[in-house]
Amino acid sequence: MKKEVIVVKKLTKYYKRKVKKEDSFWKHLIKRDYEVVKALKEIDLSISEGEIVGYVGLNGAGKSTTIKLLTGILHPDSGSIEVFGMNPFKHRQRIVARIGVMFGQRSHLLWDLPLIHSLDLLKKIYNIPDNIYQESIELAKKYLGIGDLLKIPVRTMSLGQRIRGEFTAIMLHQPEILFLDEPTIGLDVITKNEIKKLLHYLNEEKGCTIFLTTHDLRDIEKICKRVVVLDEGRIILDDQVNNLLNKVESQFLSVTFADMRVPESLLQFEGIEVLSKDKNVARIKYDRKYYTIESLLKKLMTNYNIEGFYLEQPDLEEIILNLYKSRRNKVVV
Ligand SMILES: Nc1ncnc2c1ncn2[C@@H]1O[C@H](COP(=O)(O)OP(=O)(O)OP(=O)(O)O)[C@@H](O)[C@H]1O
Repeated sequence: MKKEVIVVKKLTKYYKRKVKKEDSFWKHLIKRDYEVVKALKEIDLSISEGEIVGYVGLNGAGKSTTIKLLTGILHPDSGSIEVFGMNPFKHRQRIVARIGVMFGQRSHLLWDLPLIHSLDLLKKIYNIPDNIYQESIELAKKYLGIGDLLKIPVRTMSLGQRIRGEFTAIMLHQPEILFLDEPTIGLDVITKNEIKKLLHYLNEEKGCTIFLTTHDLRDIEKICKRVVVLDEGRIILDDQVNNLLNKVESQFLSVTFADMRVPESLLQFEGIEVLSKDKNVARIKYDRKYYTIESLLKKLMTNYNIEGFYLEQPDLEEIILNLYKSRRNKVVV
């Protein structure tokens, strides 16, 4: 069994936040009060070496707070955290040497200087051996195309170029865990794809464990094997992405009939709902309690002359959206 690199038990974090008192107009101006924000409520989480975990939640769910606690930036109010068996708040220096952290808005780079200066400086700060440093730069050139960016001042880079630089900076020492807070926000599809390939390389070839947050569930599907969903400070789902996709009860299929129109008798089939008809094409929702895709196609082909079909893949976004809806019993948009 793989060893656990992150173990979190009953982790709770409160923030105290100033609010204006509402007693009277004048008190508005002069008096302040505090409210307590329960950002994380007794969460349990363990992550094994080599996992790629997507950490998902609506705005304010507590994702960044979790990363700040796991990387020793914040101290928990109660519960325990172990990263490599150590308390990250007490042993921050030792842990920092073995992890890479990326927060969307914060930069590891010197704004006015060419990228290579920041990388050289980080090499000195973290005492990165020459061979590791060179290998990392080569990897960043290969996967992120940073060759042309090394001599450019960071201040003049586009968002995508800067994020390539940030990725290079956090992987220079070849960390054992990467914590990435919304690493793909605002990036185009090509840059996202490069990052996905780099992350898979680091995971598969270097055994790097990856913990990332994102609002883009397509990123999770492409990059992560496991997804953990946080809602209002509590973990409401923790499963392998494949398991979730396989558990979906309804699947969607578009069928093209050889005849010029969709047969009326299709509506009589149990376990099938015809969602739309357009000439000889029907979009069908079928219940997986009744059919596998094979049994459904067999039934359709026995009864009709089928010209073609297209199976729509279940989508993680819909699964998670339904989960939020069922928790709140109202539509979440
Ligand atoms: N420094 C702070 N002081 C007070 N409250 C805070 C502070 N930081 C975060 N919070 C509150 O804690 C809760 C969790 O915030 P957090 O930033 O962890 O959420 P998030 O899931 O990362 O959100 P987003 O997706 O919007 O980045 C929110 O209600 C937020 O307002």
